[in-house]
Parts: sequence; structure tokens; C-alpha cells
Amino acid sequence: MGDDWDDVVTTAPARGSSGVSWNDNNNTGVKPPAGRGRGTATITNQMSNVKVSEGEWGEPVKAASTSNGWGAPKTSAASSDDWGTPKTSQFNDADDQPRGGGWGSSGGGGGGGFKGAGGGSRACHKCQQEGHMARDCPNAGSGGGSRACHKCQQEGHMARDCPNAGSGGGSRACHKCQEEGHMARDCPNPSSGGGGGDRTCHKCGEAGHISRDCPTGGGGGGPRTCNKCGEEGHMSRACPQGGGGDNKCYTVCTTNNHCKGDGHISKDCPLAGEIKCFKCHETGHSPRECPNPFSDKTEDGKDREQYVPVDCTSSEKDLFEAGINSGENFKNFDKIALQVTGSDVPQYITSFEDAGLRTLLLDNIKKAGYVKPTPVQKGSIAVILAKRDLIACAVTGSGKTAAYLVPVMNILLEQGVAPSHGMVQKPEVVIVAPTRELAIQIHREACKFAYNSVLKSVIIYGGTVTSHQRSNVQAGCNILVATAGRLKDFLERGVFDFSCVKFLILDEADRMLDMGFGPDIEKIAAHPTMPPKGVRRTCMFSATFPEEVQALAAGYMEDYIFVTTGTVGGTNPDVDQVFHQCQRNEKRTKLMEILNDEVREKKAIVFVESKKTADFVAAFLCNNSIQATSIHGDRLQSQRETALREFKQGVRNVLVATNVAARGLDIAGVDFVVNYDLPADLEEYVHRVGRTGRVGNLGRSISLFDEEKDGPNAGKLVSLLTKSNADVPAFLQAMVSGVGGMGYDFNAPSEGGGGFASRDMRRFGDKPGGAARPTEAEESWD
Ligand SMILES: Nc1ncnc2c1ncn2[C@@H]1O[C@H](COP(=O)(O)OP(=O)(O)OP(=O)(O)O)[C@@H](O)[C@H]1O
Repeated sequence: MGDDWDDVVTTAPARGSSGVSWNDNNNTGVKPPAGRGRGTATITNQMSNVKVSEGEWGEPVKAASTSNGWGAPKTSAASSDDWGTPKTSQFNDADDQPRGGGWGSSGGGGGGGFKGAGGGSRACHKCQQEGHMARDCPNAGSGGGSRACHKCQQEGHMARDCPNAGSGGGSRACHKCQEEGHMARDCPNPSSGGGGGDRTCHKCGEAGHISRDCPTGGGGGGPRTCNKCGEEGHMSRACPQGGGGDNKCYTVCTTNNHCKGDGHISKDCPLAGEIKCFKCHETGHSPRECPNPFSDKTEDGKDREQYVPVDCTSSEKDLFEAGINSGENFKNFDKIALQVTGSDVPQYITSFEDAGLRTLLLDNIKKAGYVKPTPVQKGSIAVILAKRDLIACAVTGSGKTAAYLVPVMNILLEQGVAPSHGMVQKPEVVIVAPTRELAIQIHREACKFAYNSVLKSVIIYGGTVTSHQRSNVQAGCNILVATAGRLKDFLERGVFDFSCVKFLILDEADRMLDMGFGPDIEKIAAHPTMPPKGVRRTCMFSATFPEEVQALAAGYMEDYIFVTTGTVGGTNPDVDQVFHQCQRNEKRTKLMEILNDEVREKKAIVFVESKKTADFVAAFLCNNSIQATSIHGDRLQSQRETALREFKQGVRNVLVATNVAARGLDIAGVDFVVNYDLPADLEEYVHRVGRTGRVGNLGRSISLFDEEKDGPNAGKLVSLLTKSNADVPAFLQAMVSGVGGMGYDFNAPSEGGGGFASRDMRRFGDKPGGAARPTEAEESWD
């Protein structure tokens, strides 16, 4: 594999190409010229018209002196744009102002309101005189006015007061008998059929009466067929069969709970009494009428675990102790090429101080031990401060969390937030993550950077008592960190109003947009109170961003900037990746060898494919005197959190995990990742091995390659390793390049379609790829 970050420094894109290269100037010896990009080109692809600026970045300019609106996260920027108004002023606006001349205007004078004793200029419908409305007409019935009664066509009264009703008159004919002088409801001859006319009855198809008066009672045969049995001659409510046909029962109790059975309509559904309300999982009522919407019952009727997690610490020491100290290769971060594409790309920041951040944030950044921003932070902080939509794709462990938390908090602190507590909360920032543990970690980071400020971060996630989290939320919430399922649930229960949302952030965004979470994200983004894209800002972060997911992401964003660093979508160059060929039945022995020889007392995460295997392997290791624990979707949330805590504290040094722990988790001292089972999806491989070798620390991953199962992925694996400048094991190389070998393609598509490369697809004019990947079926993550 490549030795260090030097290997991933790519040459800056040639000036004629799209994109911007941000090679930092310290080490390259080449100073970029001052000023902004040199010219722009417009590249159009099939998906959308996207302007891509090109040229090299100028000398970084201090935000304070930057003259363009985007680069300077200063108060001036805040005051000049549509978010610039401090929140407090929102309380002073229209709601408190008297509104001129509307319905609610209480003054009887000039405003022209309808209310009040004074008269406006509109005339009474009855007598046509001004100064009163028809219902107060003192002249009612006394004639006057020019509008004629519908019944007798005489002026001076309306049809309901007609003194001549029934006596004929008027030119409009009754629908029933077609005679003039009365309306159908007063028809003296309703079923005589004597009327005639050319309108026909829906039931029997005869003229002269309408269907409810049909003398055939449904026995007649019109051309229309019954919805139940499909026969002609009667309507469904009179169906003699009471069922039949292929009509489905669509709505039993609610549209969500229907049996979809044939032969009856929903109100006759035989299962109506058995279908469970999805809120409390009890029968006998619809969710709308649910008496216990926050029930803690599971779907199978068992009592849900009553788990109330301990909230994030408020102790300064504990808060700032969390996180990993940067390692020996952190210095190499400066050499990583930062690529930024999009239109009107904002100036990158060179230091936290130069970004114009508020003192409180700078203090907290310092307390966290951050001396300088990582490349993804340099790019993303500038883009978010400039209030642009963003996709940021950077290697695992390179500080993406702070890359969005810091600028977003800076904007909230500058603009002010509403001091709020109440039944319905209006967060300004919504961050969604795929797993509970990652959400907890993000929330903790948010508490860290918000330390000593007015900002309140609140977390909601599954597997915990809802009422507890709801009351946390209702105590005030500026930054909401959530898993998708719990957020959707709370939205359905009306806990949130999104009208104040400025930022919607998806962490591990490629995962959030795939088929597993995609529909939830769609619901969240399309919530009626959520400001539309372009009004709210949408930011997406991940170490991998397949092109087909970029196509989905584009639907949530407007004119977004794409930030990438180093080898995009590749594995972390600080992780030494080793592979052992190993048949399925040899895996246990091999694992023991690895743990005894290499890991010993060190910390390792052992990734397996299924929850069952996780339990099995953890039990096996414990039986062999290894301090192991496990985390997967079938464990109770309290058990999951205990397992993670014990692993972090070193009480257990081996954590056996499914993919639920593959992404985002930032655990100090993880020296090894073992892929007991390789994942089918190589993006997950990138994330798994990224649990070690974080922020410039060195790490090692050992993967057991079972040719029978993993063979089909060999080409893609070689492609990934090559692109990441990692060593390709000889056996893998032989497998793909030997005579009759599988061959490989650098942009080999992953399971669902597109390549795993994480370049900005707009620059390459790529078409969106195939369908998004399905979620691993057996995991329920949030
Ligand atoms: N500028 C910085 N200087 C030093 N340490 C930093 C800096 N930024 C972030 N870190 C630390 O780096 C570690 C990794 O950060 P983070 O979890 O945000 O990485 P990530 O890029 O989101 O990783 P992943 O892709 O695995 O989710 C954290 O412990 C964080 O505190």
C-alpha cells in the first residue's frame, strides 16, 4: 500500500479541466496565484445544467477582507441575505403588526372591512341597498333590488323566500319532470316519468328520472356495472352478491392498515377488528383514534424495552476528552489535494481563526485540541458559511463531523436562535444519520462545539422510550440529531415543525439515500413545513458517494458544490490492508490466530455478515478467553450501548459487529479491523476499514477472503485497492488477471449499478446509474 498521504496527492487539474484544486501551498512549493478562479466554463450534462467553475484557487484570502459575499462569514454577510435577520426580529414582525384593511380589521372606518356597523360600499343582495348585508335586510321580501328569484323569476326576494314557489313560473326546468316553475326537490311529479327530458338515469339508463328515484330499484340494466360483482343493472351498495369481483379492500380503518382482500370494500373488511394500529399495536381502532400513540409496545405485542439512555455529559472535561488525538500522519493532511467543483465556488479557509468564526466556537475548537482544519474542513466550512448546498466526500476519519457542525453553529450564533420550549419544536438544523450509535456520537460532538452557548442539541433515536426523548425535545431544540425512523415517527405525531430549518444535513449520505432509508428521507425533506431546497440548505457528507446516489442527492439540492479530498471514495491510506485466503470452515481457527498473534491486548473490531454470526463469533471468542462483546440490530439498545461503552473503555477489547458499526464510529485506540466476512458491498468495506487509522493515526485491517463467496467481488476489490494506492495481494491479482481470470475495471460498478468512485458526476457528464442498492435485509438500524 502507499506509505502515507503523499501518495494521494494528485496533481491539480489542468487549467483547462473543470474543478478547482486546493493543494495547500506549504508543501508543494507552488503558490497559487492571487485572486479567484480564472474564468468559468459551463458543462452541461443530461441530468441538469450545472455550471462548473474552473481554474486554480487564488491565495487564500482572510475571510475578513474577502469582498465577495460567500467567502466572508462575517456579520455583514449575515445581515445582507435572506437569513440575515436575527431570530428575535422574527418575533417582532407581521404577527404583532396591525394589518390594514383585512377581515380582522376592527376599525369601522376607512379600511373597508365587512365587519362593523358602518356600511361598506357593497350592496345587500336582497334589496340592493348599501349599509347592511342580506341576512340583516330590513326590506327582505318587500321587493326591491334587481336580482330575480330562481323560482318565479320575479325580483324582490330570493328563491328560498319565494311566495310563488310551486306555482309555476320561471324559465328553468325541473330536472325530474322537466316542467318549469319549480325545482327538482319540490317536484310534484317526481316519479311520473311524465317529464321526459333527455337526461338519463344512471341505474336503468332511461330518461325522465334520476337514479335515486329509479323505479327499477337497480334491477334495471343500464350500461354501468357494479363495483363489487362487475355485473350491470345495480350499483355496488345494492349488490345481491355482497362481494365477488376483483375489487380490493383498500382502506380498513386507515389507508395504512388495509387487508387488500378481494370481494369487499373496506368498511366491510372482515379483518377490520383484527388489524393493529401501527402506533400502539393494539386492535379495535384506527391510528387516528389511537388512545396511546406513544405506546412502548413492540409490533409483536411485547413490552418494548423501557430504555432511557443517559443524556450527553455536560462536564467540560468529559465532553472535550471524547475524540481521537491526531496521529503522526496528521501533518500529511496538508499535502492532500482538495478539489472543489460547482459554480461560484467560495474561497476555502486556511485556519479556523481566518474563517471569521465566533470566539466561543474558536474556544471550543481549541479545547477539542484542533490546531488546524483538515482538508475537508477547509473546503466545507467555507461552502457552508457561504450558505451553499454541499456534497463533501472525504476519506474516513478526516473530520467531516466538525466540517458541518462548526460552520452551521457559527451561522446560528450569528443570526440568533429562538429561545423555545413547547409541544411543537422548530429546530434550525436537522441532522440525520443511519445508525443510533452514530447519531449519539454526532450529538455529543454537537454538545462539545455548542459548549457554553445558547445552542441546544437534542437527539432522538430508536430503541429508547419515546416519551423521554419527546420531553427532551420539548425542552428546546435548535440542533436536532436523529435517526430516520424515529424522526419520521415524531413528525407523524406532530412533535416538530420544520419551518425554521436552515440546514438539513445527511451524514453518511450515500447510505441515507439508498433504498433502505431513501423513502424516509424523502418524507422528511418533503414535510409540509420543511422549507424547499434552495431556501433551506442541504449538506451531505460521506467517505463514499457512488454516482447513482449523487443523482438522487441532486434532487434535494440546488446548485450544490462538490468537495472531495485525496483519493475519492477510496480506502484510508493510513490503514495497512492485509488479506488471507480462507475457506468458510477455516475462519474460526484463522480468527483465533489473528487475535492471538497480532491483536492480543489491543482493540479490534471483527466485522461479520449477519446478526447470528455476530452472536456466534462473540460467544466463541468468549469461550476462548477473549474479552469479546457484540453489537448488532437484534440486541436491545441498552445492550448495544453497553457493548460500545465497554469496548471504548477497554473492558472488552474485541467488538464483534455487523455493518451497524461500519460507518462513522470514532473510537480511540482501535488498532485492528478484522473482516471475518467481507461485505458484499465494497463501499461498506471502505467504511469498515476506516474504523481504524483515523486522523493521521496508523491502522491495520485483516480480511478473510473466501473465494467461494467473495470471488465474484475480486475484480472490484482489486480496482478499489489499486485506486486507493493500497497493496493488492498476489492471490487476488492472479485471480483477476490470470488466463481466463475475471479481469477488472477501475470504475467497476458496485452491487446496484454505479461505480464506487466519488467524483463529481456533473463534471464527467455521467448519466445517473441504476437503482440504488437495497438495504441489508436483516438489519433494522434505527
Ligand atoms: N482539525 C482537527 N484536528 C484534530 N482532530 C480532528 C480535527 N477534526 C476532527 N478531528 C478528530 O478526528 C476524528 C475523526 O473525525 P470524524 O469522526 O468527524 O471523521 P469522519 O471524517 O466523519 O469519519 P467517518 O468517515 O468515519 O465518519 C475525531 O476524533 C475528531 O475529533
